[in-house]
Order: sequence, then C-alpha cells, then structure tokens
Amino acid sequence: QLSFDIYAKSCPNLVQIVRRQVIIALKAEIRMAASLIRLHFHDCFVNGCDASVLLDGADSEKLAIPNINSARGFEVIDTIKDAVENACPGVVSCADILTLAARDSVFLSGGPQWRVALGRKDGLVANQNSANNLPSPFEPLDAIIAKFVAVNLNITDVVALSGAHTFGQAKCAVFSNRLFNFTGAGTPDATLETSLLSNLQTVCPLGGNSNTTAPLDRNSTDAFDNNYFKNLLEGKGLLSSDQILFSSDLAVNTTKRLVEAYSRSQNLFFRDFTCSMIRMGNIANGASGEVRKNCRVINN
Ligand code: HEM
Ligand SMILES: [Ca+2]
Repeated sequence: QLSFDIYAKSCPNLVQIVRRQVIIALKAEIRMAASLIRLHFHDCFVNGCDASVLLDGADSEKLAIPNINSARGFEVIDTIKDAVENACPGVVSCADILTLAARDSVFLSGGPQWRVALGRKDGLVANQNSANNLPSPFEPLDAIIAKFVAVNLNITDVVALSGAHTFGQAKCAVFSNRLFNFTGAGTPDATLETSLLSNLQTVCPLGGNSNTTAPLDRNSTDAFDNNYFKNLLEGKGLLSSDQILFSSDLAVNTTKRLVEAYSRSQNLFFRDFTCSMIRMGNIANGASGEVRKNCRVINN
C-alpha cells in the first residue's frame, strides 16, 4: 500500500524539506549520514519499517544491546520531523521520514539515488527482544544470512547492504576480539591484514577504552563508494561479519563472488544496493499503526 504520490496533495514539499534538513545535519557532522542509514536498518529489521526504533522508554529498542551507546541520530530525526510538522502537521509518519533521511544520506555521501515509495505507518510498540536479535558482528555467516532470510531478504541483500559499511565508524568493543586472542586461540584473526591489525592493536589496546572508534572503511571513511569491497579482498574488513563475506568457508558458495563483483564494479554495487535498500525499506509491519506527532512517543 506504499505509493510515490501519497503525500502529493497533503505534503507536496516533503522530499525537499527532508533533503534540506539532512544537508544541514551532514554539514554539522559528516558521520551522521552513516548513523541515519543504520537507524533505518535497525528499524526495518524489528517489526518492519515502523519507526519502532525511535520510541523512548524502559522497554525501548534504544536500550537493546546492538543500539545502546551505539545507535545515534535520534535528535536529527526529531529536527526533521519538526520541520515536516511545521509544513504539514499530522500527515507524514516518522517511519517515512527515517526512510527518506536514509536515502538522502547515501546520495549526499556520493552514492546512488532512488525514489522512495511512502505511506508507512508508525508502530504502537517497540520490540526490545527482537532488537537484541539484530545481526551481530560476532556471529558466523550462516546465522547472519538466516536473519536476513527471516525478514524476506536474500544473500544478495546481505552482501549489497553490508556495503553500507563503506562509511561510518565502529567501536573497539565490536572488533577488538579479533586483535589479540581470537576465538580463544591466543592469536589474532588470521584473516585480518597485518598492517591494519597492528594499527588497530594500537587504537584498541587490551584494557583500553572500548568506546574508541575506528572507520569501517579507512580508504574513504565518509564517502559512499565500493572501497568496502576492495578492502575485503585485501583482508581489511573491520568487523568479523564484514570479512567473513569474503574469507569464510561458507562464503565460497554464497557471498564471495558478489564481493568480488562489487569490488570490480561500483556501478553494479550501486544498482544492487539501491534494489536492496528498496526491499529493506518495504519490510512491512503487520500490526496497525498511526502517524506519530512526536517520533519518541505514541499518540495519546
Ligand atoms: C550484515 C549484518 C550487519 C552487522 C553484523 C552489522 C554490525 C554493525 C556494527 C557492530 C556496527 C558498529 C556499531 C558501533 O560500534 O557502535 C555497525 C555500524 C554501521 N552499520 Fe552495520 N551491520 C550489519 C548490517 C548493516 C546494514 C544492512 C546497514 C545499512 C544498510 C548497516 C549500516 C551501518 C552503518 C552505516 C554503520 C556506521 C554507523 C555510524 O557510524 O554511526 N549495517 N554495524
Ligand atoms: Ca521497526
């Protein structure tokens, strides 16, 4: 029931309003592009794209392991929502705003652009348990694939969408297990290229601050391009869940060929990424919904 012209009469300038606010947010902090698309991903994988991730409270998804002290950009979404409410009060859902902001983040960082079908409704409940079950950087490839399949996405979506790790940052907490004593063997992850390994050992020393961050793609930290895939061919994926797309045994029959193809052709990556973003953005919430006035709380 999503459509391209659902707000044509009720909020004709929506797309421009969101774009303008995302531009302002990226001027203040370029990393916000990465943070906004990640929020959209964490929204869509939990109850479908229904802005459940934006809700505050003790049972919120914000407090789930993958999000706490990690998910960011909530204030930016509030600001965009305010601008939209000023122009068209009570019309546009927070879920649509987050989808548009994610789309703009990619394009404004040098990536592809696409049209977003709109009309998502905001959910009435958060699902902290499901948010705790988001794909983890510590799990093997078969488990990650299974979590995508569970929301009707496929192996191509796994590889293409992982390409979002072309920008943004990750904390030592999510990759330092690779640096010194990987899987209890007493040695680092053998698939991690040695010069990157020694650099990361300095950035994230044993007993150091686990909140220190490193770029997911140190070739072009803030640009949306296919360097992420070139990195994987060289053992320079930051997260274990990145590198296993190329280096694990299972990758040989599933994801490795696509990693190689995207590393050779940015065009192919951009085309598949666009398709997969649309597919992820269409994950539906089966339950009823509303257009929230404030993205942090359901209407009363
Ligand atoms: C395939 C399974 C995935 C896993 C295991 C995963 C895991 C992670 C982890 C652990 C971080 C670092 C968080 C932190 O240190 O605070 C991260 C960051 C990020 N993820 Fe993923 N991710 C996955 C898929 C995706 C998808 C599908 C997207 C979007 C389409 C995405 C976009 C991002 C972005 C842009 C960042 C950087 C955020 C920032 O700088 O604020 N990831 N991811
Ligand atoms: Ca959601």
